[in-house]
Amino acid sequence: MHDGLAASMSAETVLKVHIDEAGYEPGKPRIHHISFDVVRGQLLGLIGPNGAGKSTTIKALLGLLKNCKAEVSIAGDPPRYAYVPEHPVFYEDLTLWEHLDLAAAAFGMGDQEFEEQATALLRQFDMEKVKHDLPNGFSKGMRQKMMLMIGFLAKPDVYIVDEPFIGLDPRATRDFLRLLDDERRRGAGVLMSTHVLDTAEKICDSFILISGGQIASRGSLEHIREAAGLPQGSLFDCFDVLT
Ligand SMILES: Nc1ncnc2c1ncn2[C@@H]1O[C@H](COP(=O)(O)OP(=O)(O)OP(=O)(O)O)[C@@H](O)[C@H]1O
Repeated sequence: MHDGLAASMSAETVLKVHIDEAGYEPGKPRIHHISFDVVRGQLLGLIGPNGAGKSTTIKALLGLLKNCKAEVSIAGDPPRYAYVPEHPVFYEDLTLWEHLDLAAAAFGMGDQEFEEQATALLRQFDMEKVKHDLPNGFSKGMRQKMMLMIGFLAKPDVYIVDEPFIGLDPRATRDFLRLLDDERRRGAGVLMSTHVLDTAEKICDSFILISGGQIASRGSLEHIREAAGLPQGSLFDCFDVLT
């Protein structure tokens, strides 16, 4: 993480990103000039076709790419964010409960706070029965739920969520969106990359539309509709026109 932008952050801004360029090999940038802010309570949708540069944007802002010219600021002292990856990452030898415990230790949570929060999350995600099981035996959706629980445990100022919906059943999607709403009301900001445009249209308050590694359009649904020349268009229709 870089903090060169910190001085220009308002109290309401929880994430400030300015990427000049980023890629996987020297001299071959895959994304260019991608800048945006996320403010408290906001859910910013990062959308775009396959290969547009959404995951690269997320990797760049997380500081995971070597070939990257970017400045990123995250609110908080120390800055605290939760990153929920698109593909679940886990330790084969640790149970679900042990994963949560490990994350809590990394966040510096006390034992009682951890027990309370972890127990509530297991209930909310309907995962109490498998809390002492190894994730190897979990379904895709259960693994995704484990990643989301680890993210929610931190109660950070910023959530960075890469395609959360694939694999979640309708009830898990509803439970996830409810928790996300609670967190936004608490003052957290969310950057969420997704292909599930009908859901994104309902829940995001603004959008960054990436195409060919650059921002093709940005703003509220009204702005995106205006840019696409489709005053009543769905996000899907606008996406089609603008990409
Ligand atoms: N590990 C990698 N090494 C080299 N090039 C990569 C790598 N990952 C992605 N790319 C390239 O970077 C560009 C942007 O890919 P990226 O994964 O950011 O797209 P995306 O918008 O997240 O796509 P999707 O919706 O398919 O997940 C593509 O041209 C892709 O081929």
